Amino acid sequence: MSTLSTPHIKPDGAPIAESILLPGDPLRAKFIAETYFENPVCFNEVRNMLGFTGTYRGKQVSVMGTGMGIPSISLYSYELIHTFGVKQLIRVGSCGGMQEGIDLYDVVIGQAASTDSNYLSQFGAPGTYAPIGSYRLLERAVAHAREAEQTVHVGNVLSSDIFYNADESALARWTRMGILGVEMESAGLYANAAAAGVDALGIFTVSDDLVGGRHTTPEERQTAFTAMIEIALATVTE
Ligand SMILES: O=P(O)(O)O[C@H]1O[C@H](CO)[C@@H](O)[C@H]1O
Ligand SMILES: O=c1cc[nH]c(=O)[nH]1
Repeated sequence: MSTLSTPHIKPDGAPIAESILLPGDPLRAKFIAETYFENPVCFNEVRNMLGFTGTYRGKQVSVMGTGMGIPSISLYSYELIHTFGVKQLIRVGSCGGMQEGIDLYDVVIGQAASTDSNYLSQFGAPGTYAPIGSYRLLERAVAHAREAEQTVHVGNVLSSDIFYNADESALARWTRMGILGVEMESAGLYANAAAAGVDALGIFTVSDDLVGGRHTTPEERQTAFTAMIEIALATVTE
């Protein structure tokens, strides 16, 4: 039995798979494990950041909450990669749609993740590093979305440190640059994965239409994102 643990993940011998889904909300992680996994076991309860491992279509897979924001997903993804050997990480999150023609419940895939965060500066690239998703995972995810006849938008997302922005014109300037949607984690995940040489991707369900001013409810955010979850599970277990 493995006794590996970190300050934030204490599996007490429960397995963690090489492939993991990462929702922001730990209750979404519980929902995914209970709805889709065969024989799920809980591998983390530290700070209630629930993590589970089970099988999906015969392959071992894990799911764990990450909390909100780049600092939170970055520490969990770092520990998952560097201590527990995780090699494929797919964030399954909600996002705000930022372009005309992007509807509530559409799926957005983050080909790249722009950011207003300072997280990337630690890597010391002598210029502006562009965090991108794994092409290997992206290609598979797009194919699974098309197979499911799910409306999918692929492109640049914004991983913002700021949910309530004092500068009300900030999002409009990102929209002008073609950003499809705003969320709060993927740039940190992509940079950690790139630095470690592993695969990461962000797949999102549009929970807020920031162009038309329409929103989903908290209950829907927790459970109604099944198309995104099924695309992510098919992608990591292919
Ligand atoms: O639904 P999750 O995965 O938490 O993602 C989005 O929702 C949270 C903000 O409400 C941020 O974490 C943002 O990235
Ligand atoms: O970060 C987020 C996530 C969902 N909806 C938003 O408007 N922002």
